[in-house]
Amino acid sequence: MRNAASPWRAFRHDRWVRPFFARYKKPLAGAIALSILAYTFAAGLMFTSGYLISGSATLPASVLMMHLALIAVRVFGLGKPVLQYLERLTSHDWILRVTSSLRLRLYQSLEGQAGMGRAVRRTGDVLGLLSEDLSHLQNMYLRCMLPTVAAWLLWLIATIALGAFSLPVALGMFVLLGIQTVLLPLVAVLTGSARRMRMKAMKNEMYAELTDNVLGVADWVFSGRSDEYLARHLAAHDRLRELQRAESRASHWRDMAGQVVFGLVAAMLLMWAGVQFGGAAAVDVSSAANYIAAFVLCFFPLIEAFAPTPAAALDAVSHADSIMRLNDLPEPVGDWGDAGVSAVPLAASVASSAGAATHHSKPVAPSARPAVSFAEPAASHDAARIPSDASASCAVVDADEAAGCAVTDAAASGGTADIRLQDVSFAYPGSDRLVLDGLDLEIPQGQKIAVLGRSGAGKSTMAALIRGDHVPQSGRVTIGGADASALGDAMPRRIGVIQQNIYLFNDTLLANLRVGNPAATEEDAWRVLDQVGLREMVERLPQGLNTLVDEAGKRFSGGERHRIALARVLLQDVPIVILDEPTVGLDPITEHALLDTLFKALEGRTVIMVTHHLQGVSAMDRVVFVEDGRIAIDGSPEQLAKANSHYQALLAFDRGF
Ligand SMILES: Nc1ncnc2c1ncn2[C@@H]1O[C@H](COP(=O)(O)OP(=O)(O)OP(=O)(O)O)[C@@H](O)[C@H]1O
Repeated sequence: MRNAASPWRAFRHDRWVRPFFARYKKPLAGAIALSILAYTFAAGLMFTSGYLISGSATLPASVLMMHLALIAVRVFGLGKPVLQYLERLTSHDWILRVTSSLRLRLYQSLEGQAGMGRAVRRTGDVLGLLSEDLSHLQNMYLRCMLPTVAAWLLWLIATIALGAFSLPVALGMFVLLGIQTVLLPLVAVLTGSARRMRMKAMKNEMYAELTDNVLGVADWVFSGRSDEYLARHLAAHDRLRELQRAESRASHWRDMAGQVVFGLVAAMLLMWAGVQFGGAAAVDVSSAANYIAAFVLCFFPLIEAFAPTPAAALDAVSHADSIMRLNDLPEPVGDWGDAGVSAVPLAASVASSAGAATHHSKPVAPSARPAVSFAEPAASHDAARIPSDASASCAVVDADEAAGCAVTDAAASGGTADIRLQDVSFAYPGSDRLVLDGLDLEIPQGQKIAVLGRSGAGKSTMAALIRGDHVPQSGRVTIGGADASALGDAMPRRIGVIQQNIYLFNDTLLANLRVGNPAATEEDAWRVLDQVGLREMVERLPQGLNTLVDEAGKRFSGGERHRIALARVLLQDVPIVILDEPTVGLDPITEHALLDTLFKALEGRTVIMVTHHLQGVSAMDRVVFVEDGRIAIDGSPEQLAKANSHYQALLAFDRGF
């Protein structure tokens, strides 16, 4: 668990939220000014109402004597809600923009860790980031900053205003309100921040544990330990509730201390106004006495401004921790900053951010396009269309990127998608162990190659390097002469991947097929479904292509999901396809049928199949073994079957001898 974060330290090093405060200086200042004005109108309303009530009670000779007070009541009465509405509008408008941009930024940061390089964050962590950090950050402004700044300014204004009538009373109010706006917040932070941080850490742990256990629920049940899990979860829940109870007890004490302060201020005002405007002190007793109620009543609306300051200070500590957690994330992919904080309308901001990610990707950047185009396929077809030729792909790239695009696509449009790994060495960040150590491999365009090796030998790592998800520490990985890691968003037009675990989104089957190519028509979809042998199955579905795929595609069998993934890749229309253990978990007959379909459908393309066993390998042009970070064995399946004892032994194992 992180130590209680200091808001000051968090803000000083913040790269996430601070830029928005700088960018939105004017709306921020405007919202604070509107808030002060709204409170002033509320106080003015009570002041004039107090005067009017007292004045009316003395039965003036004519109602015209109350004329000015009546007008003031109307002005303040109408002005207060209008100002409050404007303040809410201004503050919520920009904070919702900020939250939306922050979500986009979080997605882009996580995107940089995805791909074949494997995500490094757990689902629960991401859930925690989204729900505990991002969503609550909007409260940092709405519940911490705005109320605190407004309360301090009002404290100053009220003191100065009262000082015009009586210095000692103004001083008394300054001290009393100082207890509420400075002392109590300080006490709240000193006594409550450790507890608040513990609560937050516990919630995040519970998110992580819950998602972990939901994903692994079957294993808990099969091992007969579901009760144990439930008991553990309930115990954690009870500990959290205990902390929540302690927090609410502390909050009650703070509220009570605040009420005492407000009571003292009101009593002091009453006594002072009584002496000042009532009795013998007043020159004109009948009209001066009207100010007693006016002065006392006008303080009450201000309580609303001062009351939240202790809680706001405590909340600021949690928000500081959120800011630090967000700042611990890797830099997001793409130049999100301008798109994220620009004052353009929200939809345009999202669209331009997606565009920005497309244009400014860094080496380890898979495209941001699928997430956006998946949600809105029709709107993004043109921008996201996967061009059939390389020159068209540059049409969507802006001037800044034109040069880079020209380089990468020139290499690719040379008609070759040859892959070359030259003396490649790679170690994962934070590890000294070289997973690949001086590996050399050339894969000519159109070749079908099986990559074998022991578990952990580095097969998937090699595939990730080819896809440009990692950059080698030394050596080069090129596709058609261009560095794989520099292809960035052009990569999805070069390489398609079919992974072990196929993920299907909770959308229609058609939308799932279009993930790699939002511009694909229904005819295209039927054509590829035909190729992968799924046409009949889809025709039997209640709404055909528009049938909703249940969560994670559970309505489809493993083999069907793999065929859907193959159909996606066929729609993506790429020259190179990586199959990362594509038949794991399938029975031998389904596996055989799937591989048969795969090879037929991928005829003419480069196929790199990372696999553990030899099923389907005989259909490949070439087999390589990765061992000790290099290619240890290399040859055609026929050659190896004849001459390589290791391969022969594997064949024998595979056949069950
Ligand atoms: N993200 C990562 N961070 C650190 N180490 C990693 C990471 N991914 C893989 N490794 C390590 O790199 C080595 C090679 O892993 P890789 O997944 O490439 O092997 P593999 O041959 O594909 O294994 P398998 O057949 O079991 O999938 C392993 O020792 C693994 O623990």
